Amino acid sequence: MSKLKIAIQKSGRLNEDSLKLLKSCGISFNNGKDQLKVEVENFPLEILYLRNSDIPQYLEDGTADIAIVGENLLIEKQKKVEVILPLGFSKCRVSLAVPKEVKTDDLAYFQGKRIATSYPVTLGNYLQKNNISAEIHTISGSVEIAPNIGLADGICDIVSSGSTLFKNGLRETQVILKSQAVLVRSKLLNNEKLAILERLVFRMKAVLKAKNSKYILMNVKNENIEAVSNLLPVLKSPTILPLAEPGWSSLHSVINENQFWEVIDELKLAGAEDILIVPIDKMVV
Ligand SMILES: Nc1ncnc2c1ncn2[C@@H]1O[C@H](COP(=O)(O)OP(=O)(O)OP(=O)(O)O)[C@@H](O)[C@H]1O
Ligand SMILES: O=P(O)(O)OC[C@H]1O[C@H](OP(=O)(O)OP(=O)(O)O)[C@H](O)[C@@H]1O
Ligand SMILES: [Mg+2]
Repeated sequence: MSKLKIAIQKSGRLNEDSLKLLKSCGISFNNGKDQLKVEVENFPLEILYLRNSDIPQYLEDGTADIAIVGENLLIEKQKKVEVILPLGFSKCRVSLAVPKEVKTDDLAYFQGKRIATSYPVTLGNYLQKNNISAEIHTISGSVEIAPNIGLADGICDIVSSGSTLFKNGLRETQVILKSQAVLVRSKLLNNEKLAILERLVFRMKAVLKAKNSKYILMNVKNENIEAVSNLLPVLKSPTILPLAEPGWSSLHSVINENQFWEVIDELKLAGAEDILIVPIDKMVV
């Protein structure tokens, strides 16, 4: 039986969360530090540990069948691969930044200037679309140092918390694109591999869905059940179980974590008491 080859980043920003996601999907493997290829014991999967920047090419060639990569890299490398699923981690943006002494936010500042970046294609397309002609200096790392050493007048780089920019006296002026980790596939998969992929995606969706959802339990007087239920976004309808104390029920439901903070005050006002919020491990709906 054939195995699906998944490429994940060997080390860096995507590595830990990619491994965590696979493990949450019930996929077990020995994570040997120096191994570049690992066989999974309980699922037809082989894990290849590669450089993030090489992964789009391996997918296009069919050397890897699927992969977890940063969405921004797919845009930069312009390879023929298909995005299957956004994974919700490694969220960042690719932005332009200037030394903080530069007071304007106008894109026209970059006209005729030198911009250092590791993402020349993304930057080039953006500048062209906005009719700016600038000199692009491609460097593979430590881009944020470029203005300080006189190599460039601004940079185009990944920003997340903004602390790298801040530490280097830079200021974000334009967001070119937003990115997160995505599951991608090669276009060359046979039916057998597609069937394995479908099983894996099913598991990933169950894990991702559960991550943002919480199980909520509360005690409610019977006459308040309807008012409380109306405030809860539910899968089908809430589960209602009688308490030992007459006239009271325990009401159970599933709620998105963000929604919970929005409705908590209203729930209490409507008569909900002893509210418990419990994490959900997997969710199949
Ligand atoms: N500070 C950050 N916060 C969140 N996500 C980030 C951050 N920096 C990078 N990323 C995302 O993680 C991906 C991998 O970044 P990382 O810096 O680990 O590797 P890399 O330098 O692109 O590559 P390689 O594995 O080839 O050395 C990026 O393509 C981007 O999508
Ligand atoms: O806005 P922040 O939260 O500071 O994140 C942005 C920084 O993170 C990335 O570098 P990383 O730390 O991955 O190091 P690298 O340059 O070695 O890839 C990116 O290249 C920025 O430098
Ligand atoms: Mg990096």
